[in-house]
This record gives sequence, C-alpha cells and structure tokens, in this order.
Amino acid sequence: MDILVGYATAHGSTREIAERLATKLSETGLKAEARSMETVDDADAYSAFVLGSAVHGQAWLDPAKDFVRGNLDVLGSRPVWIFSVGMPGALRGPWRRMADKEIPVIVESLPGDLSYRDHRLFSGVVAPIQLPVTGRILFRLLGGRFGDYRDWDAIDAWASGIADQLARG
Ligand SMILES: Cc1cc2nc3c(=O)[nH]c(=O)nc-3n(C[C@H](O)[C@H](O)[C@H](O)COP(=O)(O)O)c2cc1C
Repeated sequence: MDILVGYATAHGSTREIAERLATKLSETGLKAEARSMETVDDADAYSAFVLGSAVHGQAWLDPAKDFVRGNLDVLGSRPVWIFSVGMPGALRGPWRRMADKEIPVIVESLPGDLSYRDHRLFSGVVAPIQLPVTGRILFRLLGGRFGDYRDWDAIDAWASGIADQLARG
C-alpha cells in the first residue's frame, strides 16, 4: 500500500511533521512518502492519504486546498486522515481556549465535502521571523510565547493509530 503524507508549509514545521509521520508509518512495514502536495501529479497512484497543512488565518494554505479541490474524486474513494499545524500550544488563557475551537473553523474552509477518518490539530513552531513587527507585538500582548511546540510523542502515536487502522483494512 502506497501512502501519501502530503503537506503544505510556509516555514517548514509542517514538512517535518509529515516526514516524521511517513517515517513512523514506514517503520510498521507500510510504504509511505512525505511530499509537498504541490508536487504530486498523480494522486491516483496512492492507496491512502495523510494530508496536512500549516494554518494561516484559521484555514489551510492554498496549495493544500488546491490539492483537495483537484482530487476530491480520488480522496473520496480512499482512506484519508488530515492534520493541521497551528499554534494552540503557544497561546495562554482565553486565546488558548479559542484555539481549541479552531478545528471546525479549519474544516469549514476545506473545499468540497472531504470525508476523512480523523483530523488532528498539532502545535507547530512560532518564531518572531514569521510575523511582521505588528504581528509580533500583538502575539506577545495576547500572552503568546514563541517556540517549538511540536509534541513528537502525540505525532508518533497518531501515526501508530493510522497504521493499525490500515492493517485492519
Ligand atoms: C501569518 C501567519 C498566520 C497564522 N495564523 C494561524 C492561525 O490562524 N491559527 C493557528 O493556530 N496558527 C496560526 N499560525 C501559526 C502557524 O500555523 C504555525 O506557526 C505553524 O507551525 C506553521 O507551520 P509551518 O512552519 O509549516 O509553516 C500563523 C502563522 C503565521 C506566520
């Protein structure tokens, strides 16, 4: 079984999560490859999909939305898992609670009626260089803390769960 771990990234943390997922899936004996969704010409070649995007403005990046829009037929006939990479881990108090409610908003922004088995929102990396000066000030005023918030144990556990489900058929 060929699994595409497709990603869209602005600053690289989503790519690294996708690579980790592909490595973990491969360690269970499955054939999985992490690739930027922009570079996938033939989605039909894959038998399962794990698709993830960085979140900007509570939505997936355009290349990820374009991939879903362009391959709705194929995706509708194969097992699909999706993940989003945002910054809930970097926020505090009420902003953190708002971020916890981000999943349905992200899903709302996805094209078509994509069906998937699970959707995870992982925390990524938030660095000053990613934001304009005003954004940096606002982020700090809202109690945000810059850092790498990726929870590799949670990412590995999610990959194991996907492998188990694929093994069960
Ligand atoms: C311009 C911009 C907008 C962002 N908007 C959101 C957002 O709406 N929700 C969220 O959870 N994270 C948001 N983030 C945080 C990113 O999703 C987070 O930094 C993620 O790790 C980026 O992934 P990447 O390194 O693959 O680009 C935003 C980051 C930037 C730079």
